[in-house]
Amino acid sequence: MATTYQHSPTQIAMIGGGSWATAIVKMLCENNVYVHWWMRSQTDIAHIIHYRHNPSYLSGVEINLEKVNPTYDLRKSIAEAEIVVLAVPAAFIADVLKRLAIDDLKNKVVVSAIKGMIPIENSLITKYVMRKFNVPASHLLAIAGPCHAEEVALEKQSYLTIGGQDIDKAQQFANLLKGRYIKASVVTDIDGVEYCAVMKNVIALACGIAHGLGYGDNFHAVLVSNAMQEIRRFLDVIEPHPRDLNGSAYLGDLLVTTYSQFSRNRTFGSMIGRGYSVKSAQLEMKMIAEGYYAVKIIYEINKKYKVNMPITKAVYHILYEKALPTAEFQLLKDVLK
Ligand SMILES: NC(=O)C1=CN([C@@H]2O[C@H](COP(=O)(O)OP(=O)(O)OC[C@H]3O[C@@H](n4cnc5c(N)ncnc54)[C@H](OP(=O)(O)O)[C@@H]3O)[C@@H](O)[C@H]2O)C=CC1
Ligand SMILES: O=C(CO)COP(=O)(O)O
Repeated sequence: MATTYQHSPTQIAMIGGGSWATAIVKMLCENNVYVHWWMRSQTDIAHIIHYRHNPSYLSGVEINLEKVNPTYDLRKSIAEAEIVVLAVPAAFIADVLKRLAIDDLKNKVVVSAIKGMIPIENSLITKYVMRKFNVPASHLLAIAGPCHAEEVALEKQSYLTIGGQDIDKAQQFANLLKGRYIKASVVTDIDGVEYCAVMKNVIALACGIAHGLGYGDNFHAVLVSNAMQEIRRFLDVIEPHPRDLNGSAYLGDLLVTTYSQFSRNRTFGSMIGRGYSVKSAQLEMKMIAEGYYAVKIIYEINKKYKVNMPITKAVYHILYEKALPTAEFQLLKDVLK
C-alpha cells in the first residue's frame, strides 16, 4: 500500500552513485522525501530507470522510482533540492563540485556523507564547501557513525550520528534517516566526527595490514586501543571540543571499520599485508578505500603539529614510501602498550 503523507516531501539531491549513496537513498526513501539522484555513469542511470536497481553497488536494493529521479544533470538535481548530500569519495568530490557556481549552493543545507578529506588542500569536506561556496556553518552537516552500506541493504539495526553546529538542522536531517532499523542521533562536534571518520579508516588499514601479516586478535585489540589514544591526542590538538570519544560516532566507527568483513579499508590493508602492491590492491578492490588518501593528508597535517602518531606514521611509510610492512610492524610492536 502506498504511504500517504500530510506534508509535501523534502527535496534532496544525492550526489554520488556508490554503495553509501545507494544505502542513504534507501533510508531516505523510507521517509517522506523525494531524491534527485546524480551519478556520473549514464549506463547505471539507464539501468536504474529500467530495472529499479543500481547495477554496480548494492544491487539487491530496490529503488523506489516514485520517490527517486536518477539523473545526469548535476545542477538541476541541486536546483530542485533543499538539502544536498555529498557521497562521492573525497579524492573526486572537488572535481564534481567544480561544475557548480557559488549560487548553486545558496540557501541549501549541505550534508557530507564522505569519510575522507580533500587532497592537496588537506581539508575536511564541510570546511571545503564552506570556503569554496560560502555555505555558512549553520547549513553544514556530516553523517557519522558505525554503519556499513551492506548492512543497511540487509536492513540490519544500525546507528547514525549527524554532526552539525545547528542542532535543529541536524535533528531535522536525522529524522529523515530514522526508520525501522535506523536510529539517528545528533552532536554539535561536526569537525570532530569528520576527523574521527577519516582517522578510523587509517587505523582500519593498519589492522588489515596486521591481519595480512598474520597477527592475531590479541594484537588487533592492542592496536585499536592504542589507536584510540592516537586519535584522542590528534583531536585534542587540532580540534579541541568537549566530546565523549567513547560514543558510537567515534569509538563505534573505529570498531566496526577495524573488525567488519565489509570494511574496504581493512580489506585493502589486509591485501597490503599479504604482499600486494598498492596498485594491485586498488585494482582488485574495485571500491574505494578512503584511508589510502587520508593517511597522506593526516601525515602532512601532522608535520606542523608533531603529535605522536606511530600507527599513522607506519601506514604512511608502507603505502607511500614502500617500507616493508614486516619491518614497520616490528617497530610498531615496540611502541604499543
Ligand atoms: N560504503 C560504506 O559502507 C560507507 C561509505 N562511506 C563513505 O562514503 C563515501 C563514498 O564511498 P562508497 O559509496 O562506499 O564508494 P564505493 O566504492 O561504493 O563507490 C565509489 C563511487 O565513487 C565513484 N567514483 C570512482 N572514481 C571516481 C572519479 N574519478 N570521479 C568521480 N566519481 C568516481 C564511483 O563511480 P563509478 O561507479 O561510476 O565508477 C562510485 O559512485 C566515502 O567517503 C566513504 O568513506 C561512509 C560510510 C559508510
Ligand atoms: O565508514 C564505514 C563504516 O562506518 C565504511 O568503512 P569502509 O570504507 O572501510 O568500508
